[in-house]
Amino acid sequence: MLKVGITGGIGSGKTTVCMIFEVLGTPVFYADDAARTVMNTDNDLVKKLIAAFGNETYINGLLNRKYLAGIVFNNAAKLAELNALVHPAVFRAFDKWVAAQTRAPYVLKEAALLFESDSYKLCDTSILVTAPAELKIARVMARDKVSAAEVRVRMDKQLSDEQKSRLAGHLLVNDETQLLVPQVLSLHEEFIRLSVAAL
Ligand SMILES: CC(C)(COP(=O)(O)OP(=O)(O)OC[C@H]1O[C@@H](n2cnc3c(N)ncnc32)[C@H](O)[C@@H]1O)[C@@H](O)C(=O)NCCC(=O)NCCS
Ligand SMILES: Nc1ncnc2c1ncn2[C@@H]1O[C@H](COP(=O)(O)OP(=O)(O)OP(=O)(O)O)[C@@H](O)[C@H]1O
Repeated sequence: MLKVGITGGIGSGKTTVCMIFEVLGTPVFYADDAARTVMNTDNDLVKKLIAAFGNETYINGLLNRKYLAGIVFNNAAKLAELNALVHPAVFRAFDKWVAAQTRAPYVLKEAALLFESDSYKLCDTSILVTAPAELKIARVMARDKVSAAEVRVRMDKQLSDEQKSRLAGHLLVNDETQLLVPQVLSLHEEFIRLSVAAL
């Protein structure tokens, strides 16, 4: 089973691109969603998060996202501590998910931190979705109703497109000057070719 990582900075359009791959029948694992799930259901992880960040981390048994974001996106050490707790649980969830994907020629792992968390090393190749920083900021401001400063705080916690492009196997330009579908179709064909060659 060919495993393809897909990443890009906040607002680059990873989720949008993955929706096109899903129309083509490709199973997609969304790491952000998996992180949300394990942080609300993995009891061992819940205990560790409360021990690390305090009882306010959960309200009525649900993750207090705003509270946790306020801590970790303003403190590198706290962000590293959160990642060290959450990422292994997301890796385990991905392994379990992949084992259940028996029919697809390849699968996608959508992860904002594919390179930062080193999980690209567990994939056969990767796609980096790129867009100019200002466009990414404008997109997230419109989508999440947040300020440019709030987007930049998160953007600054991620590797730059330039750093990621050195590690990525494929680039997908999502700057609204190039159509997405032709780029996705070309990658889709490439991954099917790679998976058939591996038979
Ligand atoms: C801190 C949390 C609770 C804030 O939740 P919130 O709903 O405000 O943001 P959300 O999860 O939707 O993230 C929005 C964007 O922030 C960025 N982001 C999220 N986590 C991180 C991180 N650990 N480091 C850098 N950027 C991050 C991503 O671009 C993400 O798409 C949440 O981001 C979280 O649990 N992060 C740790 C888990 C993680 O690393 N998730 C990414 C898996 S690849
Ligand atoms: N090519 C495009 N044209 C117009 N809008 C776009 C395009 N690509 C993405 N968007 C919009 O920009 C916003 C961010 O896109 P998306 O959510 O796919 O990015 P993301 O990389 O998954 O972001 P995050 O890291 O925050 O999850 C969304 O509202 C999406 O609809």
